Amino acid sequence: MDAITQLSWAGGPLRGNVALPASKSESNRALILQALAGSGQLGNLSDANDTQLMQRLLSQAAGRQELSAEDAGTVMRFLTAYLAVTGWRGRLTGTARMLERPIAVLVDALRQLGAAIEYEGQEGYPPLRFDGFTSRTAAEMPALTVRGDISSQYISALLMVGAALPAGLRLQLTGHIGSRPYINMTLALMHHFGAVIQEEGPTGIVVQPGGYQPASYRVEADWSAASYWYAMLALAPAGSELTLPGLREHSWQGDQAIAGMMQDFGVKTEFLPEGVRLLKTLPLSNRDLSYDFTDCPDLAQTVAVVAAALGLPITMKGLQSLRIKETDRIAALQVELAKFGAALTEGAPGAFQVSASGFRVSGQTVATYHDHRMAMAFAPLALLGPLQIESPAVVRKSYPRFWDELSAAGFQVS
Ligand SMILES: O=C(O)C1=C[C@@H](OP(=O)(O)O)[C@@H](O)[C@H](O)C1
Ligand SMILES: C=C(OP(=O)(O)O)C(=O)O
Repeated sequence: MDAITQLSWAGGPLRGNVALPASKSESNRALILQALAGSGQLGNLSDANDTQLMQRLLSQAAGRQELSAEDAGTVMRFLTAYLAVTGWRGRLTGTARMLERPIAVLVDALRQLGAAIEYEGQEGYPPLRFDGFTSRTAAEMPALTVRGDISSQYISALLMVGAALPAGLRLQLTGHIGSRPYINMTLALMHHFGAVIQEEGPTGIVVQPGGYQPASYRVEADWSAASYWYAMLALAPAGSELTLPGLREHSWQGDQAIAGMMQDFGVKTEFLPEGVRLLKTLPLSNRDLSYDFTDCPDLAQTVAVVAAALGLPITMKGLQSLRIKETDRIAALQVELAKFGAALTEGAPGAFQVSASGFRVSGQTVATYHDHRMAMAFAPLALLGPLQIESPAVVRKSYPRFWDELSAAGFQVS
């Protein structure tokens, strides 16, 4: 695909059936657990590059001394723990951006468990050099205190390998825990693969030793990917309606929170046996809308763009982790929203306001900063006017067929 995609909408209601990718978060956990269990039957694995990459690296690791996690946070963090406890020797690196995403909390914890890991470049950041594993506490359960306020991926990574350690693992989480639903998803999948876990209050987790049993699991469709279709319905004309197969009412994905948030923006969710139906209704008005993204950071860009486009002033909290994702997502949103006449500004510390006066879509070009979610969060604006998206291929990280699905839904994509 070209370096720029032109997007437009001919008018009329948006209707149809949309194919979503499978959840990359569930897929990448299931792949690690399957590798630790020795076998298993996984259905509906994601076609996202993050998942295809995880699958490839797990199968290649034994014979290689150099692996790249590219730009995939879950691959970098989950594989670091997996490679460490399986005694791998070699180098794990990633894209230029991955070398700016911190990993010290995880490396410190793995070192305490007996992993020999060194930083090759900047202290606290990939690339990492692995040199085997010598369990320090074979008889007594190791107990680690781990910060929960930087990335939940460190905690998920430790929990998953915890059950494979000779004496299990006890974690005490500190700080204001972010992305908690992702930790719960990890625990749910570990349980599904036979792990025995006890939660001790909101911050203590004990993983018993004993490893995993082979299990089959069918991955749910991806709620984060669904968020872009919610955004489209919020901006689409009256009479619009979409069906998204493969989403479950009882989901392990915290990004299901999009259903509640988008109700405020005029999108009603109906759960069907085969997925969800989204119906266009009227957005709320005259209300101080405030949303906390601590538990669902990947929804922040979607919601910021829709609120700005609808001219609904909102407050956004819990955005701290956005600074260390595929790009600094707060800075990226500020620059790109400004192109449309909207602003994202920090009022009180940690509370950002979205405001828009005279929001207009008129052929602007959106830069995407190597971030799939910048491309997908701004694409729904095509319902309001023509626009262009730079480096559209970024979507391959989580939703490779995104542009094809837009095209099938009636957008002009060229
Ligand atoms: O565990 C996971 O699958 C993820 C956890 C979240 O990251 P943080 O825990 O770093 O917020 C999320 O942003 C990411 O897309 C996927
Ligand atoms: C933050 C994301 O992914 P990761 O941290 O796994 O790279 C994302 O998909 O939005």
